[in-house]
Amino acid sequence: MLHPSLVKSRSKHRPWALSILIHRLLDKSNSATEVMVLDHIKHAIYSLLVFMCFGDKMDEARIKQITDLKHRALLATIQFKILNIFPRVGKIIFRNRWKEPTTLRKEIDSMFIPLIQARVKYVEEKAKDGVHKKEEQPVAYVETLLNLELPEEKRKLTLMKRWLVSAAVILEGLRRHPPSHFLLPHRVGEEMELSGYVIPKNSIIYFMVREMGLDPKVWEDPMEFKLERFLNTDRNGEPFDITGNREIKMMPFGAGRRICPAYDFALLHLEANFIWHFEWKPVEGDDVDLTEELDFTFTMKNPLTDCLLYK
Ligand code: HEM
Repeated sequence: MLHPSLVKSRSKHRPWALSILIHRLLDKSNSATEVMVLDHIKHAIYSLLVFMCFGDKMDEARIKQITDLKHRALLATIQFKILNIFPRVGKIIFRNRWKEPTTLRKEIDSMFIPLIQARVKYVEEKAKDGVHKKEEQPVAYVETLLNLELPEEKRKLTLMKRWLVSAAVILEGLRRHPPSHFLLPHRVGEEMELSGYVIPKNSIIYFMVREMGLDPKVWEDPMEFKLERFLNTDRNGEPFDITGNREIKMMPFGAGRRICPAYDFALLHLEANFIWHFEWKPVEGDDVDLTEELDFTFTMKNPLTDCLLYK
């Protein structure tokens, strides 16, 4: 609940209302009701994301369950790092620790798969009856994934494959044409040796993001646009790890503790905008030119404006 003084202030549009609130939160001797601003913001963001993904407004308890689960999953990517060391042997040595990510994975599946299935049912019923008994809902992100078709096999995807293709398109684009060819400059904290070279303390390092994505020692036919690179899961059944926690093959968002804090949001946004809203078709007689040009980031020299059809 918001404190009455804040509600009053907000209704009069007084901009200093938030600073008063923060002041009160910090001043423990003050008797004002404490408001956990972060919790409210987190709840609002998750409500929005869940609505975008599944098209349905969910009650507060369900949103909280999803928030908690996602939070645990995010923390787990750090906690379970040790399991990436010699995974085959590690599966035997850390047998008990392996149970945790497996259980978490099951919890995630049992949370999200029913939501996906509910959406499938909603879409099917709507197609059959014209309108649905439930309140009309906007197109959800899940639907755009369900509608994808493997071009060569001419078949719709299974739940797992649908999700992978949409990830694969974006990842291959980021490998071939990362918006930033370098990370932000990083300073070396301690003198160190790397591949026989001494890197003095305080050196400024530039990571060559573009070259990493095109390295023929790492990528077969690096100049080719191939979704297959990202369609398969690794030997642990995991999809490609863009954070570089398990292995660094490319780093369009950086890696480690200075990784782009919005990488997850950016990927979701890219998928939603590119796959959800637009149908990509080349215009007859107009060759798609992939030449890059430096703007704020690297962009297409000749943008695709004419090739876009709004869905
Ligand atoms: C495709 C989209 C994006 C790409 C490829 C990208 C890539 C990057 C890269 C390469 C870095 C530097 C990492 C490093 O030097 O180690 C970075 C940092 C950062 N990005 Fe992004 N980014 C994207 C979208 C966004 C968005 C949408 C936001 C904000 C909403 C954002 C916020 C930031 C911030 C605040 C940092 C600085 C982090 C720090 O210095 O600790 N990025 N991003």
